Amino acid sequence: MIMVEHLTKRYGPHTVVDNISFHCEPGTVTGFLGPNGAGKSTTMRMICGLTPPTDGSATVAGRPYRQLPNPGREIGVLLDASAQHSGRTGRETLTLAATTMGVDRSRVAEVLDLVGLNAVAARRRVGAYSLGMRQRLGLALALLGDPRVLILDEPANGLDPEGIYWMRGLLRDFADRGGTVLLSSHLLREVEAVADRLLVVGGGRIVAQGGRDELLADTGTLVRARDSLALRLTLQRAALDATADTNGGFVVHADPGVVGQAAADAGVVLTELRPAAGGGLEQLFLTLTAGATTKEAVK
Ligand SMILES: Nc1ncnc2c1ncn2[C@@H]1O[C@H](COP(=O)(O)OP(=O)(O)OP(=O)(O)O)[C@@H](O)[C@H]1O
Repeated sequence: MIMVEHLTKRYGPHTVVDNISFHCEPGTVTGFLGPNGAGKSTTMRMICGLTPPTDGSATVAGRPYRQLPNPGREIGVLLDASAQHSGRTGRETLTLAATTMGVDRSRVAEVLDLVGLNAVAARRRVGAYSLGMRQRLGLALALLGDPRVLILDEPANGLDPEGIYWMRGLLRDFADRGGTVLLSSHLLREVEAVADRLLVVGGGRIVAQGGRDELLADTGTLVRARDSLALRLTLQRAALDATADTNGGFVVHADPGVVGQAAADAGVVLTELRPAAGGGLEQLFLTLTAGATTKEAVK
């Protein structure tokens, strides 16, 4: 279980994570999405005790990461696959970590097998690994202590399609056995395939969170008009909650019939009126995160 309450990070005058709260429950995979610079890595680093928060708190298994007696046994972390010592072999890297964590050495062979690094790969120095192999090793390290929680920042980076498919199965299986997964990724199709909950951030704030199916089903109505300003005023007058997209349109939290009626009553000519969910997660992502930077214009 991961609990994040009012987590905030400021660097000088810049608030890069702004009062974020969410929970990740056992048995679920939460996909953490947002454009570059939205604050995903900073949030994950704060959960893992690597960056001190300016405000708020994050706990894993009921405690802040730094207060966990043996963190690797509770939470597996993969934040940067390139962070490993390049002069050690894969097996040495894992054996050293097993010793530090007090994990039986037999677990090293188990996790190597689990992540698909064979005996030849395990004997090679990490410096000679491809990015995909580093990701597999990073995942092996995260799984080494048999934790109940995984926090993974872009774990699919560098994996080939077969590797991505394999990782999807591994994470799904981990969650189905009662584990908790928080994973950030730019690969929206992958997130859509594996995550049962979504957490979308933009500009350091949460712009949407909830069940994947519920979020994809309830994305409102996309509406455009020749006169975008007139449409904006119409939506405001009708007290319809709307978010601007990047092309002068709006996503409105109401049925198309309600939006169309409001426009007709005001004599506004529409050029597009449709449910916003048609484009799946990609459309939802673009709509929500574009809105994060422009929604002030609508309010
Ligand atoms: N140590 C730091 N000092 C100052 N600013 C920082 C620091 N670390 C991160 N930032 C800023 O915080 C913001 C959020 O960065 P973060 O890496 O958390 O975003 P992200 O959502 O993970 O992006 P990406 O998808 O590109 O990895 C960025 O504007 C970044 O420049």
